[in-house]
Amino acid sequence: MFLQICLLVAGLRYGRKLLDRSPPPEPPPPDEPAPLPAVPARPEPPSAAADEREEIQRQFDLSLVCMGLATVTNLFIPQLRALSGVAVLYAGLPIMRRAWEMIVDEKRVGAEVLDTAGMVTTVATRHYVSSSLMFFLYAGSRRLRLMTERVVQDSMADAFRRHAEFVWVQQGDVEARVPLASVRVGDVVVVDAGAPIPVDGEVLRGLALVDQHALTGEAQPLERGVGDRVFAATVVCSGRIHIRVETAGDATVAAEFAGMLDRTADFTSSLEAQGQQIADRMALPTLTLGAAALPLVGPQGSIALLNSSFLDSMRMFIPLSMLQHLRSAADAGVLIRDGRSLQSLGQVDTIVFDKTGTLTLGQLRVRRVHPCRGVDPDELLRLAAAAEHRQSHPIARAIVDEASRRGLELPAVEDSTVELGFGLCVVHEGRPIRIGSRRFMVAHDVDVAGVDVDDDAQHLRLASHVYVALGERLLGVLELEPTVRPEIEGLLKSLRDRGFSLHLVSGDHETPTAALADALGFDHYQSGALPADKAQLVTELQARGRRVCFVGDGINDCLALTRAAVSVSFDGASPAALDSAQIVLTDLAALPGLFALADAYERDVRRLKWALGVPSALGIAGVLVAGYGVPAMTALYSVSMVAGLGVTFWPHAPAMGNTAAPGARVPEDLHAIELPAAANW
Ligand SMILES: Nc1ncnc2c1ncn2[C@@H]1O[C@H](COP(=O)(O)OP(=O)(O)OP(=O)(O)O)[C@@H](O)[C@H]1O
Ligand SMILES: [Zn+2]
Repeated sequence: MFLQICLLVAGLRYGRKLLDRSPPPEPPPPDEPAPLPAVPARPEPPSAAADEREEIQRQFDLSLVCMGLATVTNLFIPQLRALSGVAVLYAGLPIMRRAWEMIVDEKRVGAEVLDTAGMVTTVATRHYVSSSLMFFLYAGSRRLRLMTERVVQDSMADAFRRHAEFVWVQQGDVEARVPLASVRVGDVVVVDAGAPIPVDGEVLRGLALVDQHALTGEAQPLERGVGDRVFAATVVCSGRIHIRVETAGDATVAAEFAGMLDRTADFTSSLEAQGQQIADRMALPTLTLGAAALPLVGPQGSIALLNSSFLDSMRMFIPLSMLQHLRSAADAGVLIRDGRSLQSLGQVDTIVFDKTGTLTLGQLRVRRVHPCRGVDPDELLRLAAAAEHRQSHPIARAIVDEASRRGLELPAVEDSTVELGFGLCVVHEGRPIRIGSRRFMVAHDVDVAGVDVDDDAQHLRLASHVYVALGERLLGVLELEPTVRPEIEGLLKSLRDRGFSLHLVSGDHETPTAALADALGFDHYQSGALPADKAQLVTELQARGRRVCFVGDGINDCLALTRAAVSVSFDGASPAALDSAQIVLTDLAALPGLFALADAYERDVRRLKWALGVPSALGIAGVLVAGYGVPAMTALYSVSMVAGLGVTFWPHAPAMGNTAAPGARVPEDLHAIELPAAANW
């Protein structure tokens, strides 16, 4: 007797300690840097998530106590068996409270009402081990979700680092390219026309037209000069500015990463809500079944039926499964900024590809220089390269490379202005040099009437032509030869086999665009598309009920990327496109893998329904025809949980594979990028 009292007191004290426990202070994991200073612009994360984590942990601790009590009392002190029943009821108080709210305030019967009925009747009929075990499995699977979130978060941090951004920083007389995260308050960042502004700060030198539509929705670019403030996530359309950094680069990186986790956490909660709906829908029928079957199967059978709704566990398993798939993606180096896009991928039926830099390698080659009469070809290239120096457009890179291959010295130029989708203009010795498309020339009264560089030879039809003019005089035309990405044909074939409708859209001229569309077997193409036209194409397709995924690399793709249901970019794309895309791949070849992953998620959700539904149905049938009681139902519940965990965690053949090039690793210095501990998960 004395022993029993001691146990009772000890049990209660331990239980009390668990309840009184203040939220466990979260020690930063040893290998993780301390959290970064909060970023003022970012709203505080909702504390609901933290409360929920605490509640899940508390419930799990209590479920362990229940299991312990049930085991010990059953084996050694059967007189005290009721203790574990009391503990279960105590631990289940929040569920009962929620059930009460549902009935009294919301006037409906949801999952918690059924949970309460099952729990109370099971304890009342002295099935202490069963009730403890069921509660333990329920609380344990919720706890597992918390643990999985942590693991996924680490994988996402790695993927995030892999796609780290670089910026130009003024160091003495030179400009150096450094990771954004290493930028400190007070550093001077240099941003050229066509590049996104990576930090918040004040303009020290230069004048620029800044497109702020991502931030303010303002369509017209604004002029920003010395003394003005500029903000991250806006784009320099023309000019070149030196910015004194006011918000450290690591804070910007931290804010983006935290935002990414927030969105994913929000999303998994919405998935939980989806599972909750399934559970809610099952509640009333199950209660009715339990009550109606009472005369037929007796109280034992009826209580077993009250506990037969295993599909309730979808609440835990759907988010868990999504997290597992997000983790597969992250482990393959794929950065998914918002978990929602993995689900949207499953509904995509149309993929729109950009041409230059996406279907073709970012590296074009200058194949021929066609100077106008009296112009030296090297001089033409020299001026063009001087203008393109520091542009990230594939055309620009090709021209600069060719100039450096020929060992040409580049003259100084000023005042670059990028006209998206047309070309750019710089000033050289007081006169404008324009370089861009034929219509760019026409728009500035350059005479191109006599020039006809289009050629019908198949290999030439793919070539793009760029016009160069000094003032209103055409200097010549550069012929750029693209290399179609070697993996593109296989990739398009596998996408076509999956039934996607494939579109090609490009800002380039008709001939090369049509030739490539033809060579690669696209059904639809559009050439000469300005950035707004690309976005318009996406809008039109979506208005026709299509679910569109846009794949692009350029600053001219940003609008379309933000408009599409799913947007994909990849390493090597322009920083602005990388900023806009929801998903960033290490390699475009991983695109089919991404769809496979989305399919795998949907398949797992279907499998989960079977894994939980079949034992549930067996249990109900067993009660009705074979006289099953609560213990048999508990055993089947355990089976369903194991099956659910199996579906979720069984290592499938990896849908994504590892898309990083063999031996490719995250460079060491990128590991130095500090990410915040995700306190809001
Ligand atoms: N930096 C640049 N230098 C020279 N010409 C340019 C530049 N940017 C754009 N152009 C001209 O404007 C046209 C459209 O450019 P845009 O960037 O919209 O599309 P693109 O790169 O040719 O093709 P895609 O849309 O397939 O990527 C180009 O074909 C080129 O003629
Ligand atoms: Zn492009």
